[in-house]
Amino acid sequence: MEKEDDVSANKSDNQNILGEGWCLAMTDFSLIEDLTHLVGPLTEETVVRCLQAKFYSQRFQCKLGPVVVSLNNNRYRPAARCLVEPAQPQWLLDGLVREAVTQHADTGHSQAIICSGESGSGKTFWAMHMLRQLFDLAGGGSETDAFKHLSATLTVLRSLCSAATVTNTESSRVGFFIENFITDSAIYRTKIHSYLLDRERVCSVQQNERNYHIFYQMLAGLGPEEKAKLHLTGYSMHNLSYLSLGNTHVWNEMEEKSRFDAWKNSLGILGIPFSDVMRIFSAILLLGNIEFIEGTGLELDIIGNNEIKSVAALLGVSGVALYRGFTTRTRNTRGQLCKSLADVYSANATRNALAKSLYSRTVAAILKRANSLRRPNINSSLSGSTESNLHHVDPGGTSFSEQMFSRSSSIRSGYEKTKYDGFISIIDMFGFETAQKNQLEQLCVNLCAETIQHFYNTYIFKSTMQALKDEDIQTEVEVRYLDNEPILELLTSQRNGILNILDIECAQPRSSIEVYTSKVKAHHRVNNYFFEPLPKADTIFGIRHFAGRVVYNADNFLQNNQDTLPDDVVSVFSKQNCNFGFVSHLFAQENKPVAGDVSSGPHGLKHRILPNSSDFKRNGTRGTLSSDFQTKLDNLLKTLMHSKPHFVLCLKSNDRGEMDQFDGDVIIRQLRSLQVLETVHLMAGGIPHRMRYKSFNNRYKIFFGHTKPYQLDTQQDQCKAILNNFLKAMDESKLPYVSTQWMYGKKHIFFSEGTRQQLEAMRAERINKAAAIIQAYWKGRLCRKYWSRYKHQLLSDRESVKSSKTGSSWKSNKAKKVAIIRKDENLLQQASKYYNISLESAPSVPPNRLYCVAKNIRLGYPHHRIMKDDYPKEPVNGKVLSRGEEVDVVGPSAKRGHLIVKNSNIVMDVPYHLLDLKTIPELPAMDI
Ligand SMILES: Nc1ncnc2c1ncn2[C@@H]1O[C@H](COP(=O)(O)OP(=O)(O)OP(=O)(O)O)[C@@H](O)[C@H]1O
Repeated sequence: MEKEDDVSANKSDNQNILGEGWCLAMTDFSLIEDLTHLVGPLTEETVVRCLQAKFYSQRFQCKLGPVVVSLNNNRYRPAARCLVEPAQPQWLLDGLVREAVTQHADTGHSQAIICSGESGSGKTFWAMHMLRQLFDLAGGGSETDAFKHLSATLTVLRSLCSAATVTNTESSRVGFFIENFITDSAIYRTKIHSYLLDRERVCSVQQNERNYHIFYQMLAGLGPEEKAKLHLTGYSMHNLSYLSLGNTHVWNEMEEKSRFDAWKNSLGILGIPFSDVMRIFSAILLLGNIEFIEGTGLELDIIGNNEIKSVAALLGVSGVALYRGFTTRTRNTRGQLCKSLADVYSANATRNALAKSLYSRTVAAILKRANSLRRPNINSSLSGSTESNLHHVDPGGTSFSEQMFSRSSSIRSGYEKTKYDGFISIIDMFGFETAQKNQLEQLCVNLCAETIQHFYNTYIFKSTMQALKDEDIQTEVEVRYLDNEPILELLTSQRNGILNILDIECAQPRSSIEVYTSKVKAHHRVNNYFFEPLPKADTIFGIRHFAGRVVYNADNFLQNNQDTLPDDVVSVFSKQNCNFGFVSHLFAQENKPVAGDVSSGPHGLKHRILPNSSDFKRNGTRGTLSSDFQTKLDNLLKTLMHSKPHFVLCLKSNDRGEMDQFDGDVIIRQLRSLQVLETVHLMAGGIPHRMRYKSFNNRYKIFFGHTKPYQLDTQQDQCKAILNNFLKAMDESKLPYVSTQWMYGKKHIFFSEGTRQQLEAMRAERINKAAAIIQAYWKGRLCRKYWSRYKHQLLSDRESVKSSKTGSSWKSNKAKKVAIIRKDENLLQQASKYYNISLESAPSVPPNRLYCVAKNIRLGYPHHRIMKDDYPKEPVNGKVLSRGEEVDVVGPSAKRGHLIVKNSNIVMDVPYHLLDLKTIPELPAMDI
């Protein structure tokens, strides 16, 4: 944790950088809620200053029209906990979630909340926050079983799928698309789709990075007996090869242990046997300590004999069978199976492949289990774990879809519309990153970041500009943004995209990485977004991504893309050979007996480390890691395209992950890559929004006023009438003035961000007013309806009070009330104790007050007053108190509304309204 002094020192450094007038600017800027409201020239510097001012005044979010920009202050807090712990209200993000729920309810369109930003910018953190909000609004809150189930799932996944990287100690190594199915404005099911678990990390961690959190948590959290059962006694992260390669600096052990306990509890909530999962993970850790080396004879020798025995015992197979699985290769040559011995490289590669496969299949099985606990009652035919076919709404209009799919080279077919449209999804995908050694996984991660950015660019800029052009509308502000489509082409083009060449090379029987990289370089040497870093090396190339340059090392590209697990090792885990059900289940598909073939051994096939459901349908042809990932991304895009997107742009405040440090250069870099300034320009001065006339008229029909829509010929006329009335209403409204601008197109009405904000604000105002009127009318109606009954009751109550307190009806009423009260014994006991009243006897009558109050003055007795009139009219004992006479008031009378007056030895009760006060100062008085 940072000390406050450091923070203030940093602040003052920044003050110096910004120069004079900083304090003034700070206060002004920090109060700006929307970057489109910035005054003066809209420059990068203004935006950075504004964000900085907001950052130091603890306001970490601001709007950018409909987009939310969020700053990460890096106060360490594992993201999964946001779901468990009550979240601090974040009104902008909470508003965004509310907006998504309302829009879904209003229009029936599916909604997608997309978090984008670099690795470490807080995407997962805010995604979890918004998920919780969504459940508070539409899921029955955090006490529901559904929420607890989801929270348990995410706690389990957090440990399994996050790891420390150079940029983020809590980096998600898998992308999540969290789909919340909604019906009648309520979530009835949540499904989590995962994208590309970085499986390479399981067996090769880079220096300064760490393996998946769960391994460290296990070592900290397991007791000595549990460790003994799992064959882990004496092992630590320093002597387990899969962990010792990376950063072995011991973290907070107590924290690791408590996260492990939480993880274990969550696994229990999902009904997944803890011991089974631990057996697999222990086996993975021990696999790393097995090494095959050249033997003296024909067979390979092993370093780590004990470990291979332990692994075999943990996985429920025989040690010999496991050894054979690693060191034998079966080939199928024209129907003939022939066996050979594997070389050292291949045996060690198979060991790693098994570790990766066990890990990724276990995670997939846990996710499948978590998702299957609640089945949808809709006819959803999601194929595999990630594809959604809920695409029938197209809020952006066809041009947007066409533009997204103009990159048709990478888009696969198979999209069908369904009638169902109800979900609100939260998307927390990979952020742009660069590691010390960038491999295929990093390329896929950056491809994902490029795709999400391309979606943003297309939705915010490209489709709007195209629509304006199509409808012949000229605008004053033309925004230039950086289109990253050429980078996507470079990576995914089906003609000669880098990943496509890789797939072709992987399909060759004799391929080599040198051939692959030489082909890539030959095709793309002249591409602006491709470069060869110096000093040149065969297997190294670089790409200028939208967020920065990344140098890739292609050494393992072929092997990792092939994603192969030989069936010699897979068949070891067939039901016949393996007595550990969980593991044999993980390989059940591959070990299914083939029709007509009774032998249970290997068939010379190459399986996938983590198969895709379509792999089993393809009959022989296998997908690759990158082609699977592209297919999943395409399917995600299809789903997004048919949803209404809401964007959260996440910015990290510095590259070091330090708390409360604002680094202007880092912010500028992110503003550029996320096209923030361009968005500010568009939102502040352009016409970024469009709606079809019919949808517009439908949404804003509240402004029709007295105009009758059916009297107007076309939808455009109706729209004009609405906007005329809106203009008039704006003049009368008390809302702050906002400049508005709109243009009529052929099919769409185009309008500025100011117009959108004003239309929405006034629509909300009118709806609230209308709701108040309806409520008032309804309450009035209810009162009128029941008035005769109430009146009767009130009158009878009044009568019963008037009649003597000893009267029988009052007594019976009182008895009834007491009987009702007595029914609630507890309440009675509590109340009597509180007021110190005996339940057995009647309470004592309070004594008469020894003062009276007149004109806000407390007056004691006796005091003097003046008669206002003669009293009584008829003399009593020959005496009448005359008007203007001064009398002594000696106390309150027992007669209601009277005071006791004494004058010349006559005492009588006089109504107090006949007694006027003498001058007050003479009287003994005090303020009350
Ligand atoms: N608003 C915030 N307040 C406090 N801490 C935050 C906030 N946002 C993020 N963090 C912390 O910053 C770190 C990085 O956040 P997070 O993991 O959400 O980033 P990310 O963008 O999802 O990164 P990646 O793409 O690598 O998964 C985490 O430790 C998280 O707890």
